[in-house]
Amino acid sequence: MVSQKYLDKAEVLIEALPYIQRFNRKIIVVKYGGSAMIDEELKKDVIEDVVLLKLIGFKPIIVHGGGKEISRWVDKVGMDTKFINGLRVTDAETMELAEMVLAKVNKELVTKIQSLGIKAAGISGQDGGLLTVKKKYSDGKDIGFVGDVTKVEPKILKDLLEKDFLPVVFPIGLDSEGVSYNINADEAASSIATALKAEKLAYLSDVEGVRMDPSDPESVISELYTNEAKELIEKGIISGGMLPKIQNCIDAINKGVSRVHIMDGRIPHGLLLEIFTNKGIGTAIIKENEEKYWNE
Ligand SMILES: Nc1ncnc2c1ncn2[C@@H]1O[C@H](COP(=O)(O)OP(=O)(O)O)[C@@H](O)[C@H]1O
Ligand SMILES: CC(=O)N[C@@H](CCC(=O)OP(=O)(O)O)C(=O)O
Repeated sequence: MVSQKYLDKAEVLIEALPYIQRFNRKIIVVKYGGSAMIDEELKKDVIEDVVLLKLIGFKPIIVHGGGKEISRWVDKVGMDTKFINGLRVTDAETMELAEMVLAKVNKELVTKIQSLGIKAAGISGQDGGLLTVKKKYSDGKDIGFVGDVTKVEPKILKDLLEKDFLPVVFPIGLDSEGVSYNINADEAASSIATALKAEKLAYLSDVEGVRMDPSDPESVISELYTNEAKELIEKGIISGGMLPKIQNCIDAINKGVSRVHIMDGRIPHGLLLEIFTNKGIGTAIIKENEEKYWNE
């Protein structure tokens, strides 16, 4: 007699079948940031999840941040960290540090992915002209070498996917003069997902999703129309690091990415739960003309 434990396992695999069919050969952009980048156990989980997605025939692309790690180094060398509207004020010295830290994080990720037996390639937005930027101002304020993505040249990513590599991208881009700029990783992920017409864009964050009450974890909204998200911004309910995230979610949805989710990167194997369950976890940002399934 086969034990129930094994039958349950078979059941789980069969339940995954429609999702495997839906995402087969489809591009899934995963924005990797927050605690899931710091905690070694969570890091391992995320990497295993993405490797699994790759091995069953999806085309994942990781776009990662490293904001906390950059801040740690900025602090270590005795400089000050300053954010305006969720964006790092980036002077020349900070830019140099950001570039070094993100490149280091990138290669560590590539090494870890490859230790699980698949090929990964780490690149920045500078490689192959992937991300062209112009200097960004925040509410008219000069915030230094912070770039606004103006053009995406996705050929390098398409080539890597075609050759079966898992691309791992860090958010530095070049302006038309060849000067390097720091890009918010949420914006880099959204621009890339849009240019590649990704089937899904999933943001791994340090919060359960978008909260109706920023101080109440129980107030997470399962589905949020883009116009409702704009209202929450106007009312000041969405602020800080959530601000660029939501603005980029709205942008990606409006420009044709099918599904955009903000989810809790602190949940072990949360990415698999998000992709292989109907309801998913966290907050789905949806088009105004789509029907909501889960909210009352
Ligand atoms: N309405 C809201 N719902 C959830 N988080 C919010 C909201 N408003 C502001 N935030 C803040 O945004 C943060 C998420 O952004 P951030 O820390 O930049 O994420 P990441 O590092 O994953 O990119 C949350 O931890 C929270 O402090
Ligand atoms: C302009 C800007 O703010 N750039 C970000 C890039 C890294 C990032 O976005 O990292 P997380 O996703 O981990 O926050 C920064 O310097 O922190």
